[in-house]
This record gives sequence, C-alpha cells and structure tokens, in this order.
Amino acid sequence: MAERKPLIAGNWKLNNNHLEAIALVQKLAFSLKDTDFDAAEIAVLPPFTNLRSVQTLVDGDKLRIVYGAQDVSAHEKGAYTGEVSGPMLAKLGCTYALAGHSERREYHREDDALVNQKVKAAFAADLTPILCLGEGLDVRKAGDQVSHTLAQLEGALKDVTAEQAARLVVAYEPVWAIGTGEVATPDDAQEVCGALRGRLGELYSDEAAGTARVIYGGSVKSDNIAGIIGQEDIDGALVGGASLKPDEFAKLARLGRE
Ligand SMILES: O=C(CO)COP(=O)(O)O
Repeated sequence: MAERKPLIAGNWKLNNNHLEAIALVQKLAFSLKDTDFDAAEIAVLPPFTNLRSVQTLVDGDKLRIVYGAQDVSAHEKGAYTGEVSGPMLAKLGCTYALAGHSERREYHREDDALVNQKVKAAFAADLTPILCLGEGLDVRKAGDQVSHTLAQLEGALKDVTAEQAARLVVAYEPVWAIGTGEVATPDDAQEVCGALRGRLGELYSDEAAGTARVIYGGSVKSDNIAGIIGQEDIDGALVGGASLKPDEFAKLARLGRE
C-alpha cells in the first residue's frame, strides 16, 4: 500500500476579511512553530477575497502551509457572473479547491453533475479537488450511508481518469456531524471511508485507490482527531470551526499527539 501523507485542511467557510485572514495566518504560523511538517500537510481554505493576501504571506514568510479555495467554477472563462475559475485559483498559487461541500449542495443546489464538472475543472487547472460528500441524518438513520456516499462518489467522478483519481482527495463529511459537535465515531467514519476507497479501487485501480486520500470532516477537534486518524482508510481531516482558532488548529496539525 502506498504511503499517504495525512492532510489537515481548514475550511474557514464565510469567516474573516482579508485583514483578519492575514492576522489569523500569522498567528497560525506562530502556533505551528514546533510542528513536524513532514508528518502532515497543512492547508487553509479561506474565502476567495483572502487568497491573494494568504499567498503574499506564505510566499514572503516561506510558510510551510499550503492553501486553496472553497469552491471552483465549472467554467474556465466567459459570461458567468460571480464565478471564479480554476486557472485563476492556480495563478494565485492554490493547491486545493473544495468541490461539492454539503453547504453548497444545500444552499446553492449543487448536484452531483455540477460537482463532477467542478472536479474536472479543478483537475484541468492542475488543482487538487477535495471532493466533499456525506449523508444527512435521515439517510444515516435508515442505515444507507454507504450506498448514498458511493452514489455521490460515482456521480462526481464521471469521466475522471485513473491518473486524476490517484491525486484526488475525498472528504467524507456526514451532514449531521458538521458544526454540531457530534463527531462520527472512528468506526463509523472508517466504515464509509473504507467503502469509498474500495469503490475507487473498483472504478480505477488498486494503485489509484492506494494513493488517493480519503479524509473525514465533521466536528473534528484536537481531542478527537487521534481516534479518527488512527483508522486504516482515513488520511486526515477537513476542519471547520476549529480551523479558526490558531492554537487548536496547530494541535490538529500535530494530529492531536500532544
Ligand atoms: O464542514 C466542515 C468542514 O468542511 C466541518 O465543519 P465543523 O468542523 O465546524 O463541524
């Protein structure tokens, strides 16, 4: 099995203007000073308006974090008011772009077909998409979480190549765990993450499934990350609320080992 470097990514959601973003990244850099950057890749995902400021700080201070966007347009250019394209994000030095976060699926009516276009747009711009998926509470109560998330995976990966799939990050974020404080148990998270990796193997190859990273998101904190990351098929975390607190996010970046 290939070595997969854990990814700890902070999704800031709709928080912080660009000045607040600079302050937060500076504090985070300080909090990260004793961190082993070889143990995990650390990413922040601020709002679009902050990316240029974060780029300047990361480049200027040679910070060992990477960054990305919370969304990417399905379109490359043209008459698409309000959209931000993959090439624009790549030009700003972004490594990652989220695609299909449950908040975009819910509040902006994004479906698997659109998420699929966004995943392909990210790959086309040499960004790594972080494909978000996960079931709501009703699906979980019915015990259909595996089939539900596998269907989302297949829908989002239509026409994605094996080479691309090998670079993919899939974030399993059960909707009922997001912002609720109700983190999935390590076993529950592993059940779905293992099934997602298994399906990547069936759709592509064992090699692709072995290098793609599958991460978990939903109420991850420094006191619960160790159990989550200890699971065989979980390669990191997508963190919301806790990513806005520099000390707490730095502890997460150290995988809760202190
Ligand atoms: O949605 C999330 C990350 O994308 C998770 O958010 P919380 O960590 O605040 O639950």
